[in-house]
Amino acid sequence: MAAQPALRCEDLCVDIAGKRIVKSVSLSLAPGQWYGILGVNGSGKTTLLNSLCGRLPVAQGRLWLGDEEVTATPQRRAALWGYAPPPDSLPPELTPQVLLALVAESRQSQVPDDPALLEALDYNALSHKMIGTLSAGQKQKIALMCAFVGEPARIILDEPFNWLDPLAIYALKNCLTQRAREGALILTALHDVSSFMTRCDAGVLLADGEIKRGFSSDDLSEGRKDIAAFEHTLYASLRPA
Ligand SMILES: Nc1ncnc2c1ncn2[C@@H]1O[C@H](COP(=O)(O)OP(=O)(O)OP(=O)(O)O)[C@@H](O)[C@H]1O
Repeated sequence: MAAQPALRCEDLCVDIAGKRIVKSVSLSLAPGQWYGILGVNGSGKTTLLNSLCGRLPVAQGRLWLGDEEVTATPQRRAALWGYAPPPDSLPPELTPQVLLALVAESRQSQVPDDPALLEALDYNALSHKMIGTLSAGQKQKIALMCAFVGEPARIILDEPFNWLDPLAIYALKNCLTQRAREGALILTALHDVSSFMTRCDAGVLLADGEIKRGFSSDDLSEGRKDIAAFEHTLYASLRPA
C-alpha cells in the first residue's frame, strides 16, 4: 500500500496584494524524499512555500498535511513544518544559543544535537556570538538550524544554499539527504540546478505561479545517466516560453 502523502494540495491558489501569484498548484508528496522546486526569479516559489507552511493564506483550493486538512489553519500548517526564517529577520541582539532555545521552547522540543548538522552549520563556533555581528552566510546557518528543531517530519527551505560556503553546502546536502532517507519530507526551492539533478528525488518546475513541468524519481534517475544532456534540458525548460 502506498504511503500516505506527507503533503497534498489540490488547485492551490495564493494571492498577494489582490493579485493571483500561485495558480492552481496540485501536488501529492510522499514522505521520505527530497522534493525540489525550480523556477526563475518571480515564478512564485517563495509564495508557494510560504503558503504551504502557514506564512500566507490559501486563497482557493485545499491543502492537507498527512491526513489533516490545514487549508484554513495557518498556525497548524506552521507547527507541522521545520522552517528557516529569512536570515535578515533574525533578532540581531540575541545569540544563536538563546534564539535556538526560544525556538525549541516554542516547539516544546530540543535544540538539535546531531553532530553532522552542528558541524555542517558551524553551530558550536557561532552559538555564543551576537547574531547582529554574523556574516550573511553565518546568519543563514543559524536560520537553517531553526528548521531542524524537534527533528520535524517535514522541513521546508527556501533556497537553503544561499550565502553558504562550499563546505557547508556539501555538508548540508548530506544532512538533507540523510533526513529524507530517514523518512522526512524535505521541500526546497532551489536555484541550484546541479543539486536538483543530483540530490532531489523528484520535483517541479514552476513558471508564472503554475507547474510547468514535473520530474518524477524515474525522470531524475534517467536524467542522471547523461548529466550534460539533462542539464541542457533543464535550462531549456527554465527559459520563459
Ligand atoms: N509583498 C509582495 N507584494 C507584491 N507582490 C509580491 C510580493 N511578494 C511577491 N510578490 C510577487 O509575487 C511574484 C512571485 O514572487 P516570489 O517571491 O514567490 O517568487 P520566487 O520564485 O520565489 O522568486 P525568487 O527566485 O526571486 O526568490 C513576483 O512577481 C513578485 O513580484
